[in-house]
Amino acid sequence: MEEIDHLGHERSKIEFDVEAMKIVWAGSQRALEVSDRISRLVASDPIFRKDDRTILSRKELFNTTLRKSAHAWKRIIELRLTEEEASRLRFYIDQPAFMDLHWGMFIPAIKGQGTEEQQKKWLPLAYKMQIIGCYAQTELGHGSNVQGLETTATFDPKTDEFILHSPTLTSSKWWPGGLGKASTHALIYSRLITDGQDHGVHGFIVQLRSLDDHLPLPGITIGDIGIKFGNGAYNSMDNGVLRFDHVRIPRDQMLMRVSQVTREGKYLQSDVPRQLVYGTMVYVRQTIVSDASCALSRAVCIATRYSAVRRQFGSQDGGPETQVIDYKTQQNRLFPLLASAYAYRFVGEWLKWLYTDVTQRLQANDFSTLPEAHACTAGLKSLTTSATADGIEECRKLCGGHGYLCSSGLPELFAVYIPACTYEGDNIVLLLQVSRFLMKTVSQLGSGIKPVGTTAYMGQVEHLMQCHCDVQRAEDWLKPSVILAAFQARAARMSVACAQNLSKFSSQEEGFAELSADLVEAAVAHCQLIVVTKYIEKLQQAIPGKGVKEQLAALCNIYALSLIHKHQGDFLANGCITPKQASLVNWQLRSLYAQVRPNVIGLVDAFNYTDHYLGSILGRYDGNVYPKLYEEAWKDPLNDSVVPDGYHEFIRPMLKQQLRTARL
Ligand SMILES: CCCCCCCC/C=C\CCCCC/C=C/C(=O)SCCNC(=O)CCNC(=O)[C@H](O)C(C)(C)COP(=O)(O)OP(=O)(O)OC[C@H]1O[C@@H](n2cnc3c(N)ncnc32)[C@H](O)[C@@H]1OP(=O)(O)O
Ligand SMILES: Cc1cc2nc3c(=O)[nH]c(=O)nc-3n(C[C@H](O)[C@H](O)[C@H](O)COP(=O)(O)OP(=O)(O)OC[C@H]3O[C@@H](n4cnc5c(N)ncnc54)[C@H](O)[C@@H]3O)c2cc1C
Repeated sequence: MEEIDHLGHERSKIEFDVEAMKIVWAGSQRALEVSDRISRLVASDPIFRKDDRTILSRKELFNTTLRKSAHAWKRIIELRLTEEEASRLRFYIDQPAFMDLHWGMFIPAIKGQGTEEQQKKWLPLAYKMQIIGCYAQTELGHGSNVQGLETTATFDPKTDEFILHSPTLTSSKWWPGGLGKASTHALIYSRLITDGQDHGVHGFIVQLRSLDDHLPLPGITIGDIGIKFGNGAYNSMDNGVLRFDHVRIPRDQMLMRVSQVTREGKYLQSDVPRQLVYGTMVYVRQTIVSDASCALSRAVCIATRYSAVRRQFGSQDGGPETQVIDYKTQQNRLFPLLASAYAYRFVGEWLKWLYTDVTQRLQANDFSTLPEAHACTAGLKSLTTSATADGIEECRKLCGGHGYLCSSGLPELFAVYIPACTYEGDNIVLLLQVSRFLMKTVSQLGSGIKPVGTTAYMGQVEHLMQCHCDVQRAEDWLKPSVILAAFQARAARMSVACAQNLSKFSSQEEGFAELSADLVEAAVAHCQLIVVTKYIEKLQQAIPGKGVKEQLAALCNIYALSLIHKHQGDFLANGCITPKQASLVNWQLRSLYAQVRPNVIGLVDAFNYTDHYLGSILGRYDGNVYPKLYEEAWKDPLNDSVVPDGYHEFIRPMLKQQLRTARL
């Protein structure tokens, strides 16, 4: 049967080169080719099916994780996939798995914190999957406060070993992904004790399970922590609990790049800053920003396609009703999310560059940019994951009732995504780290230390504290210099206000505690400025393809102006803009929405997602929503029989009972 493109009319209106936009989204022609090939490979392999995931029991679901992971590994070997292709393969399989932690945290931690010798010993085993590793930092009693971890690693000079021990219930490792059932090894973060002295938290490679029969090694108690939020979703992951009862490991299994323990038990600190023990978190936070653009774009793609298919009200003379995407309220909710997806893509690209740069500097013993890398990764991780979690939920609502069906793909996407606001650092805790960095920057302004990088704007603080926005007509809001000036003035004024208020407290600590809500808002303003700045910088590059740059510029303006609208309290209260200028923002936004409206289907097609990856009937490429929704309903196990299983036991007696009562 010929396939009909129900969105064909929409596609015929697109004014820009979608293929060229696909390259911009993917990052390069080659990246697009890899993504395209691998996503199709996954979509065409029945082992990677996922349409039944929300109705599987936990055991069945975990079994599919094992089967998919083993099959993925087999395909990686058979097809001799590169590291990049293998990582794309895991991405498109789209099921949280122990493999994510093995490749995403265990290996990077050994690379970042292990000596050359340790890397030589452990990395080949890990690369060949001869061991499976996880990242075990968090404990039942402590997650955010890493310095408060309780697990101990006590050096025994007699045997040249560390003794790993969980002294209390709250010291039980709790949450690490892959720990519960799959991992053979873990990177354990624990307090290092030598000669009775506590040197704080360090990383240790510890074998947990036998490589022969997978049983826990002596002294180790280990299991899964239980079912998590939502059907399917993150329940494919075996987040685990682990306790040590005086477990011995050789001394050379402490990761010793940052500090060492000698054969005699002497503790030595190298020139490398202690914070490098936290380096894996910086790496992962950076990847989470790009992941946010993927999750948000996925939800936006579903909501946009469905909004073009769905019609309500407005039928004239028996003609079709209005497409819901043409309602201004729908556009006002949806288009800023579309713009955010692109904005996070570009800031994610930049953050990847920043991370690569800081890593190269660290290798050359230049630690000067580490604080900024920490602040940027922490802040942007927090900003983008919070907005993405909210955005996915908004997309569900944009799809009306059908968005609540699992077959829309949105409930599972939401459930799998929301822990991103918590893992790799609770979002508020991370914003407080950013505000510390900002307060330090402000306090150094008078001392001749010139702020650089993302805080360079603070160098013009005197100007930013008193400048006026010169918007007079709505179109003035389209000037990048005007947008940047408004965001810089807002961020600078909020930070300076916090710094001034902090100085009123007798101690910095008391001030930080009292003003933490304001500090978090100042950190958000700074992070939004980074996203806007990096988007504007992206637009200054050559971007080939008919109409591509124009669409990206329109989205950049939508991103920035919708933020000014949403946070107009900040902009007005700090005198960065006037009420009249705030209202001109709305005028300009409406005109931008009209400009992108004919192109929105093209803008989501540019994500190049397969129907398999989207996992949504509402977001199907061909827009053939209703017949497929109808078909899908009949697949529900409840519809296996016409009369439900419990009819004779429960429904029938009740009906008969009611009959008797009625006769009475
Ligand atoms: C539908 C299906 C779809 C499938 C999709 C698949 C989805 C799967 C995707 C991804 C999988 C993700 C898996 C998630 C795995 C999660 C793992 C984890 O969560 S691991 C645990 C993470 N834990 C944390 O993040 C803890 C947070 N806490 C901290 O980071 C720190 O403790 C702290 C909050 C920073 C506080 O630390 P400390 O008490 O030491 O701090 P301070 O005194 O404030 O700081 C001291 C100085 O150190 C600087 N600092 C702090 N951290 C860092 C750092 N990381 N790097 C550099 N410098 C740092 C800080 O700035 C201070 O500096 P100064 O002010 O003294 O100069
Ligand atoms: C799905 C998932 C996967 C995970 N995977 C791993 C893993 O692989 N490995 C691993 O080691 N860990 C993992 N974790 C643990 C995760 O890193 C922690 O849960 C996270 O760091 C938050 O710490 P917490 O749970 O202690 O939260 P808490 O710090 O207890 O937070 C509770 C509340 O207190 C607030 N709060 C805490 N401190 C402050 C403060 N100083 N000021 C103001 N408010 C504060 C927070 O904002 C939050 O609202 C995972 C967690 C989840 C949910």
